[in-house]
Amino acid sequence: MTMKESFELAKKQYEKWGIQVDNVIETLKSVPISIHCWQGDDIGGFEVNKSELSGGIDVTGNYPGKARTPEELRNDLEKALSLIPGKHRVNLHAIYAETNGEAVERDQLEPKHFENWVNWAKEHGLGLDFNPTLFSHEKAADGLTLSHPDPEIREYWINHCIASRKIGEYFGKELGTPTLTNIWIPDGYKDVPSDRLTPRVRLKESLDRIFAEDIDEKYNVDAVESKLFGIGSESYVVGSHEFYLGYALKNNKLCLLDTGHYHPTEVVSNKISAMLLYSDKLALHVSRPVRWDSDHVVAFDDELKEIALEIVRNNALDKVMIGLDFFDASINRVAAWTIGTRNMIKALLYALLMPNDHLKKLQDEGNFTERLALIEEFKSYPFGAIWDYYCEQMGVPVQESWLEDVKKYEEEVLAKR
Ligand SMILES: C[C@H](O)[C@H](O)[C@@H](O)C(=O)CO
Ligand SMILES: [Mn+2]
Repeated sequence: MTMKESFELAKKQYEKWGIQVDNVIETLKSVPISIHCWQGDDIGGFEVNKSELSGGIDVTGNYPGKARTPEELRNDLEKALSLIPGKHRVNLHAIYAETNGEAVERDQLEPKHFENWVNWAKEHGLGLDFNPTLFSHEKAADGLTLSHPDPEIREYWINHCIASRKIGEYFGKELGTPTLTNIWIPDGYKDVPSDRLTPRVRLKESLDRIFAEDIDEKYNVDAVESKLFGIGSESYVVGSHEFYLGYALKNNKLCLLDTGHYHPTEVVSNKISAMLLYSDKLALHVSRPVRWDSDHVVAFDDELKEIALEIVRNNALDKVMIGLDFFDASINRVAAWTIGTRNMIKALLYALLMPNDHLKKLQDEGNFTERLALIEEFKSYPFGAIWDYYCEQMGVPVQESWLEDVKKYEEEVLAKR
């Protein structure tokens, strides 16, 4: 049977339930995923005076071929993008600035340091997102930045965040699609603090200063990312979920939920509907925590499907900005991007192919037997035939055949680094 025939058969099965597969495919095409550049070089960046990775995060593994220059990183991203269906975005950190060999302090970064990225994004029809980098720096050596007791250190990071928002604005203007500029800070304490409030007061004041700078939301949208713990901040994190939830609601900012930043049995899928009742938009860092915030490559697992289902069922495909955040150096990095991003898109397709209206009705009628039966039966509906057809239509390799491209790229490019 040809792929088209399998698709047509599968389509009939979904159409029995009123699911318009052609419309689903059109919808899927329109959803951009923000692909994080930092999977390609283990969050190294290209600063002239590069510091060791810090901030309580860690990348493990030493698979050969990591990108050493912006050109290599862009080439690797291009390779991954050629294996991923759809038009997407690339998410940068401030440490990916290109300063022509000149050491530029982070509070002095300017749009011109990202010109190459913008030209590249234009060439490939990509949107860009951005993040100030408040780690891997001597001024963050004690794990404190925007909540630091020393006002000079706070000032430095405040200015870095303001500079970053201006870079985001520049991206948005140049590329005709608003940039999401997300602030994540590592601040916290290893041991039980004697004062939880004061660092939070300082963080709030720093954020107020950062956002006082008027930047057009047409071009730059701000997000704040909370965390539960990190290496060295096991007992207390200043920017906790409650801290940023309150801050974002009061100040009209987006909350960014990283799926690795909650208690092990606490799930982001259960937060989406609640949070969307009170704010128009949300942002995600989809990751895969294995026992801790380990940032494993996103797998097509139950929680990923549930996140996608929540986005679809809440009619929120344009309200939830989906970004990825994982970094695995134990496998081919281009493959890591490809696997994780394809899985995110697959999960959205899976969610769009569920009889969501009917399931909702069953719940309201109290028909929980049928609700469970259908959810379970749909797990073995011929979803794969639709996914394969989608990949083919979008001009990217079908099933695992993309691995051949990655192997060839590894042989011809990565292994020679
Ligand atoms: C590099 C990222 O900004 C970082 O992973 C952050 O988003 C995070 O999730 C820290 O745990
Ligand atoms: Mn994150």
